[in-house]
Amino acid sequence: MSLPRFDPADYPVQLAEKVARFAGDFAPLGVSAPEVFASEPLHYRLRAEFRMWHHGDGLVDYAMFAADDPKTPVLLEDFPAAAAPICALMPRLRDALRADDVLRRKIFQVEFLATLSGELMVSLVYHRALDEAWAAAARVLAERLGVQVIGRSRKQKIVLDRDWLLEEFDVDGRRLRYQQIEGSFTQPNGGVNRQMLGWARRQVMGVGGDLLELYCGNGNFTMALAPLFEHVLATEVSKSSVRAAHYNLEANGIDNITMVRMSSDEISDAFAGGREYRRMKDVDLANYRFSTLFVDPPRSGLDDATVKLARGFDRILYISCNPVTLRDNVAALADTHDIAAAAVFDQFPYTHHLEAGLLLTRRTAGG
Ligand SMILES: C[S@@+](CC[C@H](N)C(=O)[O-])C[C@H]1O[C@@H](n2cnc3c(N)ncnc32)[C@H](O)[C@@H]1O
Repeated sequence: MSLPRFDPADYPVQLAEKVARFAGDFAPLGVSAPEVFASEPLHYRLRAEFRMWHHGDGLVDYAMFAADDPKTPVLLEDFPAAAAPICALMPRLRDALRADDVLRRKIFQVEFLATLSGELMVSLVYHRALDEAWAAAARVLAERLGVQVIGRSRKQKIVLDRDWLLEEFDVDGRRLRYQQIEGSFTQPNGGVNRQMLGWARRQVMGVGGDLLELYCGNGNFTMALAPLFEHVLATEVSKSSVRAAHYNLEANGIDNITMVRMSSDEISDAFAGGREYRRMKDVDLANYRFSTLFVDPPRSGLDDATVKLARGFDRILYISCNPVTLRDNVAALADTHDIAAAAVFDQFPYTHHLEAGLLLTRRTAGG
């Protein structure tokens, strides 16, 4: 398998093939025609990372590796999948690295993070300890490029100014704000993410009651969905994401969300009346009137305990980046829940990956 080719002329056919595969896989579970949300065909990725390839004589280049040939670098002049500000920054950063021994020495990888709001961050990853000389050179670089610069090496992270960006965009006429912390999960395709948020809101419009959300990350969906519910209990395992989510509650002026750092199996255990969790000491589950469960798990999907938890909800809104685990989880719920709506979101054009959304509703007696 070689690296993907980014030719917008190929895009509609590639997307149609992926959608057809998804529709075929989910037809036995009752999906006929999912709603399809396409990506921009170029410049859609807000995150990109590259190896830095050293040729000697001070020459470094961006490199990627094909999955079937992980030893041969493919040197890149540009990367048209990346957001336009990343594309504009790439040659300027490479030239700056070529021109500066301190910044270039033992640099191993470069990671870019951009936002729709126009902020940019670059993480420079090294195979050596970073010292004051590096920090001084990196400060000059950050000033010159007008971006946040982070230095990382083994057990070391140097933050010159801040290690987060502020994303801002509108969904359904409301301005949403998100702190995005370096190294934490953020949705890669900003345009498609906005479409996912709009679709998710439409599925629960007018439902009311309370929402339980698992795998909430920095609150990407939480901030968009919260005004549609009375109370939201949102959970996530990553410390930095929970920190960002707390920041985002304030930044969005939302006061009906309770955030708890819990893994999915811990929250499933708490719902099942298992052990007492100190992190839940301010949360009385009996006070909630949950109408809806929202989940957006990693590729591994829902574990058995979480599927069991899900079974207790009338409405399950499931966003998935892996149709294989999605299908397994939905099949496991098929005796109690039907698929009421389906959508695919092409977060990853020119790859076989596809993000999907399903609304599952509990089958009524005799239904
Ligand atoms: C696909 S991301 C979705 C995040 C968020 N919904 C968003 O849209 O940005 C999955 C999230 O699940 C979290 N996660 C992974 N394993 C988990 C677990 N066992 N329990 C709870 N959260 C977990 C990750 O830290 C990550 O933030």
